[in-house]
Amino acid sequence: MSEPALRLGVNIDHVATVRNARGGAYPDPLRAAKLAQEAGADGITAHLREDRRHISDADIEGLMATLSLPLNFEMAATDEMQAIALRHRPHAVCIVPERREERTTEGGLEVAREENRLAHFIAPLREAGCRVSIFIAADSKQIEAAHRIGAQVIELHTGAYCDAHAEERFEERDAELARLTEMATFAHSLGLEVHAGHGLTYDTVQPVAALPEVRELNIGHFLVGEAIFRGLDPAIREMRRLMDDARAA
Ligand SMILES: CC(=O)[C@@H](O)[C@H](O)COP(=O)(O)O
Ligand SMILES: NCC(=O)COP(=O)(O)O
Repeated sequence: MSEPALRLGVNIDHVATVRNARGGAYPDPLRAAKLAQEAGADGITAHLREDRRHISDADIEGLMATLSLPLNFEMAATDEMQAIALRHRPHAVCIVPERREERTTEGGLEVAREENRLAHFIAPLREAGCRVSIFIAADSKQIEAAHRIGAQVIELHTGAYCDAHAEERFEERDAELARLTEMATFAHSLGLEVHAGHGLTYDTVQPVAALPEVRELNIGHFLVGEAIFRGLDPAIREMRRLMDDARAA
């Protein structure tokens, strides 16, 4: 079967957030991952935060043992996380910035200022066969740096675009979209595979899905929220439909 032009990676972090609110085992992120696969996801994304506020080490082990979809393992650039990634060797490792006190991943990784360290950090991950992705803002300096350190993929942070839409700052939203558009083209011209994600919803997904250079969208928080109202399977299928329609238009 040929690969879809635009892949959907379903992020299951916030299934774990709900589970962790009470401890115990319910709802199970692995069950969500299996359901996502049946609903048309092309991959699963999970972020093992240093503070383990949602996904746990056991979740990653379970995903690696049972999942037949590729796992996009999001992690900070720390020795602990590198060791975990090298033990599991997921399909992709996405390096993200982390600040302990943040509510969510608020910005992209500062690659340009940490080029040397990050080049050494990702080398063993690449050697282990993981595709290395860097989660960054739509900024040419960061994209060039990601390219120089040897990343194969960049994921553009769509949070600013989504926040501007949600807060009805439409001029700013359009400017953010223009930036994402220009930087997706730029990254592609360097030979990087382009992904995008963070904060995407049914209202914001289509303009990003329509960008021809974007090969994968990673979407989680909105889908888990929407699942409360319509169920996870229909919530994912609707996202898939919107993405496919935007791509076909
Ligand atoms: C890097 C990223 O964007 C994801 O990990 C996602 O936002 C879900 O996790 P958080 O809500 O913990 O940031
Ligand atoms: N890397 C972004 C991601 O995996 C999903 O982000 P969100 O949809 O949970 O905000």
